[in-house]
Amino acid sequence: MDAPSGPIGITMGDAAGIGPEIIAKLFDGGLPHPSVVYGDAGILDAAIARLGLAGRLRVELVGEPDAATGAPGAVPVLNRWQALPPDLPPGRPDPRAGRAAYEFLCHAIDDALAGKLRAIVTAPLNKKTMQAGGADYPGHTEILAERSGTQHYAMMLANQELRVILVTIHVPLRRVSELITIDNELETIRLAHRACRQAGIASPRVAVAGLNPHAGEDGRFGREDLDIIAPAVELARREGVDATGPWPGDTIFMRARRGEFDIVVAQYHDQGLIPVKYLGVDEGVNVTVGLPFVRTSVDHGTAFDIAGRGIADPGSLRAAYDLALGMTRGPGPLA
Ligand SMILES: NC(=O)c1ccc[n+]([C@@H]2O[C@H](COP(=O)([O-])OP(=O)(O)OC[C@H]3O[C@@H](n4cnc5c(N)ncnc54)[C@H](O)[C@@H]3O)[C@@H](O)[C@H]2O)c1
Ligand SMILES: N[C@H](C(=O)O)[C@H](O)COP(=O)(O)O
Repeated sequence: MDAPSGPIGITMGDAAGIGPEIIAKLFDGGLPHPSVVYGDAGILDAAIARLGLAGRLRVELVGEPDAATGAPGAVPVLNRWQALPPDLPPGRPDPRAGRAAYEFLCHAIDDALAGKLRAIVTAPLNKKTMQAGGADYPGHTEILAERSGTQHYAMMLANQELRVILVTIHVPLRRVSELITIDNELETIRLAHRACRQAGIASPRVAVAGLNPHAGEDGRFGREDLDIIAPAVELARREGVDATGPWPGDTIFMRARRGEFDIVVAQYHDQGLIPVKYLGVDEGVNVTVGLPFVRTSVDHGTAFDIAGRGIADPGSLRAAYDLALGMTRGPGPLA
């Protein structure tokens, strides 16, 4: 498959969060590829002014992604949703911003599916304000999967030291056990293998974390590790995937960080994301594996506590942007 063409689509996320600020800083840092913001022009303009970047950056409204040419200083903005009040206060939850974040994402997905975008890079949305705005989804990942008709997908977080993929994502902890099935395990192991191959690793070493303390200690602390995870690992091995586990969850990330494994399959959100975020949210990237296009994201949230203060670190957004470019450089993102 040919590498996808078009600009990189960057979604603004929640306009009251740090999204507008880190996007302005991203453009100010200079981008190596034409890029277009799916977001609100007035909000972005206000963020640029607050940062004192108005002399260097100018917002330009575009009707289609291919109008983004990559001209220096230009920040192309595409918005098919209603304009937000330009004086929307940063840091204050607002359902209008939550709804807009959902709409920006949907428009970017539609354009990516139509082959108009090289990849999507998302700034953070706030799940509570998005839901208050009437879009009842747990997060980007589920919207991306549903709107693109993707059945098998997973959330992967990666930084320079660790790559982690989740079997269960945005669900209450009490539901995790019932979602740990052989099918879900096996599919996530396959996606882990595929993501590593896509990252250029010829023979990925996939470590699977256990669910229970010490991977169940031979069934003494729970049976999921023995009855579900181990058989799924065995099935994956029969398919030729170098999968091992279940390994005790408290030490497997340390081992992967030392280089023993290329990716860790984590059983639930915080098991997998704490080790990555503990290393710092400045370089972590969230990737949705399994979509028909590349989507990367920051690994942090809307940070309402610092929105509008000019101190938000754009590092994760830049890392997400660079990874999206890298993932779409070769012969198609989905091999
Ligand atoms: N990619 C996404 O869309 C995404 C990712 C994570 C969380 N969220 C959502 O964001 C909302 C807020 O989440 P939270 O409060 O748990 O986490 P958060 O990441 O927004 O904030 C946690 C802490 O990290 C700081 N922080 C975050 N990003 C920063 C940056 N770029 N520079 C400097 N400091 C930064 C914040 O100020 C805060 O102290 C929730 O609705 C959550 O679901 C969205
Ligand atoms: N679980 C992600 C994290 O904590 O970084 C975050 O909620 C973003 O998820 P989406 O990409 O699905 O919005």
